Amino acid sequence: MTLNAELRVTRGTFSLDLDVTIAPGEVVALLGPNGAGKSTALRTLAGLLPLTSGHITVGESTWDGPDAFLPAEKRPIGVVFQDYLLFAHMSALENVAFGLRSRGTRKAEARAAAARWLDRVGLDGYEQAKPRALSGGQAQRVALARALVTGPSLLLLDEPLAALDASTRLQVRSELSRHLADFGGHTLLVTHDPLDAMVLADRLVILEGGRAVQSGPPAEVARQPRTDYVANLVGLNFFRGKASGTRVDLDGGGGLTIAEPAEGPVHVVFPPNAVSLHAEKPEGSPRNVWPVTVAAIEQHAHTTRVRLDGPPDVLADITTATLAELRLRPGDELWAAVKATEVHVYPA
Ligand SMILES: Nc1ncnc2c1ncn2[C@@H]1O[C@H](COP(=O)(O)OP(=O)(O)OP(=O)(O)O)[C@@H](O)[C@H]1O
Repeated sequence: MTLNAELRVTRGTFSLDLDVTIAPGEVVALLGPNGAGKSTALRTLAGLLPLTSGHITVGESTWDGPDAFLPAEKRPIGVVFQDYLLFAHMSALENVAFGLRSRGTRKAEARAAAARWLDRVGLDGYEQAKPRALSGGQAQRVALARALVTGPSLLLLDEPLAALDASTRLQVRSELSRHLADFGGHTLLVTHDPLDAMVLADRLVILEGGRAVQSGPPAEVARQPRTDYVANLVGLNFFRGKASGTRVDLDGGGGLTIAEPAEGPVHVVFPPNAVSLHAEKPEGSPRNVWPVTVAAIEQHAHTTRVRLDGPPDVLADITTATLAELRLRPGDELWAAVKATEVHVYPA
């Protein structure tokens, strides 16, 4: 039973036009900048916002379409919201049992199922705790148990880890990944955290301005970004240009030599650690060498990332040793070098 959706919605001047297919057991991440339309898409699937046109079908059943609209409470869905939206006056057990109770399950049965789910998410012993007594990670697990206890066909996760601090997030992310692997239904994850998307999803759909600009398995999207937003997300240097043999003239100015000949419009990518920086122009190697000016220096955990103005503008990751040797400061003029064999080119 595949979920098939053509989500077309107009909200004021904004329009969403997005096709989504999710196979059973598949986790699709909808990733995009603020205002791209991620929440709008999620709300249509949840039944909180009717489509202007298009449809949502799951197997034989139509949730939204020209002649049908299944309201939110009738849809077999589970939702985890960013801030979890747990009922403050209810215990963890009552929160999880709530979905079953409101679908008519008898009290004892609902509570037994809720207790099993709390146990599954590692919250055995917390049945009577009220949400305010739970940590962020625990509240997230209650929200997940509440979403899954009804055995939904579609699980919607709306920035499910955004409220957690970094270390809790790491742990909850790997727990969530295990629960998603066990879940046989369809999952849509909405996020603007690339790491959540890469770790949790089987497939990414990148949304910009209400349109899908790229989709595919995480590794493929990371290897071949098609927009600046995606390249930025995955931390690659990304250019558009026109190839002629082993030369690419970049749209933004400057040019690069590539190892494999290509023709016509291309995307060009290389990782920041493929860029070396030199105080003097390096001579005699078959490399791309061009003058750059240091725009900014950012310290990351194990490397230093240098933003350089070109053309072409480029990101370079350098070691602490190189940083010390070059004594970099914004405004410094240097030479950037990249081997032709490190430059990855694919048709635009
Ligand atoms: N009730 C509304 N009426 C009219 N326009 C709206 C309404 N809600 C949202 N929009 C517009 O729809 C567009 C998409 O918003 P949406 O919240 O879906 O984006 P998003 O990708 O979820 O962003 P964020 O990451 O900031 O949550 C925005 O331009 C927003 O201004």
